[in-house]
Amino acid sequence: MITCSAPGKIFLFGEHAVVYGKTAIACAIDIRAQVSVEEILVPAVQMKGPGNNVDLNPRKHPYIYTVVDKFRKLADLPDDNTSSKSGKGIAIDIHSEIPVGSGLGSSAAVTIATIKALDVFYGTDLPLDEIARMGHQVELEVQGMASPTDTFVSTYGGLVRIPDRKKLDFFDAPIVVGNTRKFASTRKLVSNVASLKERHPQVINQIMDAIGTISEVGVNFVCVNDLSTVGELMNINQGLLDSIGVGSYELSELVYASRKAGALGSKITGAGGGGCMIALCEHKNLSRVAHSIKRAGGDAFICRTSNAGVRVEKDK
Ligand SMILES: Nc1ncnc2c1ncn2[C@@H]1O[C@H](COP(=O)(O)OP(=O)(O)O)[C@@H](O)[C@H]1O
Ligand SMILES: C[C@@](O)(CCOP(=O)(O)O)CC(=O)O
Ligand SMILES: [Mg+2]
Repeated sequence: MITCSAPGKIFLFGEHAVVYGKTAIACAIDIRAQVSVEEILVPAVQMKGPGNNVDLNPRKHPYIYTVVDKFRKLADLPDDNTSSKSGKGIAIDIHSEIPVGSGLGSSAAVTIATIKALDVFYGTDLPLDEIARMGHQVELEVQGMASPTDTFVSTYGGLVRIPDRKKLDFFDAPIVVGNTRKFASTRKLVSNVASLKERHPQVINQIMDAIGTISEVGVNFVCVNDLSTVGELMNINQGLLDSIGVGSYELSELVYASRKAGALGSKITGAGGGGCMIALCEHKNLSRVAHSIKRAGGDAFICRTSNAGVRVEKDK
């Protein structure tokens, strides 16, 4: 069995605007998705999840099945359910710590971990930039629109600037994640923003430019660890995310509760509409901020930024 894992991520600045080529700064975090692949005798691709209840419905696993299709083509296999030349199949087992549909990049982490696991399984030996490129292609095909951010961060780990795909010096920041527990699909939110932009191009284009500028200015303060200025810019970014319709009542409650408890800055991470917000804190404030988020009705956990990208956990 081959097992690979890949990390989730947070956006310090720039989600949504990055879909239109503006600058964004994102960082991997220490929660991961783990994907195992093994050969089975039945000529099929089987999904196993926690509890091993086999689920064969491809529509429930669009990211995984899109990856499997790409490897079928790479390994020159027939266009049926077989996944090896000997006519055998594969079982894919996913265990993820990343809340789904929450802005922490669960889709990218699962996609990248699956690509790496199948890369080892088929012996294709893809370089990291090819893994990231394939992952982005998968998100594009499943979501319709997608920036390379999540898949790039999940591949390489650490702090990353998009669109130039530059890995920056590691940012070790104390962060509390607040989860509204409301599933929000990235595909839907990105498409809502695209419609708003079509209806009001002059207004929304300027907001996208301003979000990109926040990332460009913000990166200088991230690099010198000036957390209070980073926090101030996160708050401005949050206002602009609200203005493009990706906020929600629950997200705002968690954002304001965290600021009241002393967070240096707080904002939505990822697509919004539900899912998670992040609060940048001083170490001494971490648990106070986490409690305030819980009192405001959210789940909260303290997360560490992480330099670890995709990796093989087990290959035997
Ligand atoms: N553990 C998992 N097992 C199978 N699919 C998953 C898993 N985690 C995420 N996904 C896929 O990713 C989708 C959510 O991705 P998305 O809407 O981009 O939100 P996010 O990436 O912010 O969590 C799910 O609907 C599912 O297709
Ligand atoms: C909204 C967006 O900028 C980030 C989406 O992140 P997530 O899937 O919500 O974790 C879309 C993208 O960059 O592809
Ligand atoms: Mg996603």
